[in-house]
Amino acid sequence: MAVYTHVPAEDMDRFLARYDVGSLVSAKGIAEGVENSNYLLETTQDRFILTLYEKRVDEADLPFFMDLLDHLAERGCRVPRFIGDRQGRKLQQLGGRPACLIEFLTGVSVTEPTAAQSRAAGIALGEMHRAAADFAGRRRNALDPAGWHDLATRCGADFDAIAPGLGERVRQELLWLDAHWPADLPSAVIHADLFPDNVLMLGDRVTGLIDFYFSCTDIRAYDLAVTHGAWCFAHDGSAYHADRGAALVAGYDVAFGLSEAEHIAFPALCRGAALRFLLTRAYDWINTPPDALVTRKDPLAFLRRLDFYAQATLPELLGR
Ligand SMILES: Nc1ncnc2c1ncn2[C@@H]1O[C@H](COP(=O)(O)OP(=O)(O)O)[C@@H](O)[C@H]1O
Ligand SMILES: N[C@@H](CCOP(=O)(O)O)C(=O)O
Repeated sequence: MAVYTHVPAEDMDRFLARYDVGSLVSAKGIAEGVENSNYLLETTQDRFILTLYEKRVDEADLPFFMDLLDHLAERGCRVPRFIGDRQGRKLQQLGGRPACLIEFLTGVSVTEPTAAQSRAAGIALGEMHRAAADFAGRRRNALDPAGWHDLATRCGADFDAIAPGLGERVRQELLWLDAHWPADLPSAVIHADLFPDNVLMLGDRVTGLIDFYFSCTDIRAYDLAVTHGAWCFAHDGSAYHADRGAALVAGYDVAFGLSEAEHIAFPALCRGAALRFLLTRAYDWINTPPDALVTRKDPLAFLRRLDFYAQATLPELLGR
């Protein structure tokens, strides 16, 4: 579920009246997603997404996301722009929360990607990196190696309630990553969460990249590593699909490509990406009450990915 803040129809009507987008025909809460409240609005003119920002998105970061999406859309990427009201204001207040009206993109997210869909995702990621190359905005990644240490400390003894020995495994992995995390790779604005549920598709065609709320400035090839972990495994992390890995990287190579140094660092980047999602999921697992309306995501699905990456060869990961 992802409607934390309920907005009465009258308030939505008043909200939409500030814009030149027609009047409200229907409003439906969107179940998918975990961070914000999202509604699909239909007006007499078009469809829109209404997002109310809950605790995890900092209002101060919204101008960065707005500028980034404008920049990418101007360069031909299929990303949803924020819509301005008649005064040009994109950020509003609704239901006591910061709120934005956002372009609706068609498509659906796949749950078990094929190799062809993984290739399309790799191309879309490479095109996004190409388009972002001259974007001047910057945003620090709070979930960088220092952030992983901080999260691990906050999970503390509770790791072992998720799985016996998990705390020690995390500590060992942090030590390994501290020693092997690449220092000199090119940094750029990255999506940082390009899971299949953040890619809209029709068949094998990407129709939209959404949910840029983790986007930040960090190692560019790390974005491909995050995407690799998200697209190339069985959902629970129990099996690696080498065909998807090869297709994803081949797609990325078509649109952008990895340097020799990025190739060499790729296994470490994949380990870091797997640990990052293990840690945020473990933190949420520990801190979300079992009766909360949001479904907790399984941290162990990323422990299995981590175990795979810790012993995988470079050709297995890249398909060559
Ligand atoms: N611009 C958009 N166009 C079409 N559907 C969207 C758009 N933005 C969000 N959605 C839908 O809303 C769902 C939740 O959005 P998302 O940004 O992933 O939420 P959260 O940030 O809460 O995780 C998506 O899975 C998708 O179905
Ligand atoms: N992709 C992350 C969770 C973030 O959720 P999103 O709905 O904002 O993409 C994970 O799978 O752990």
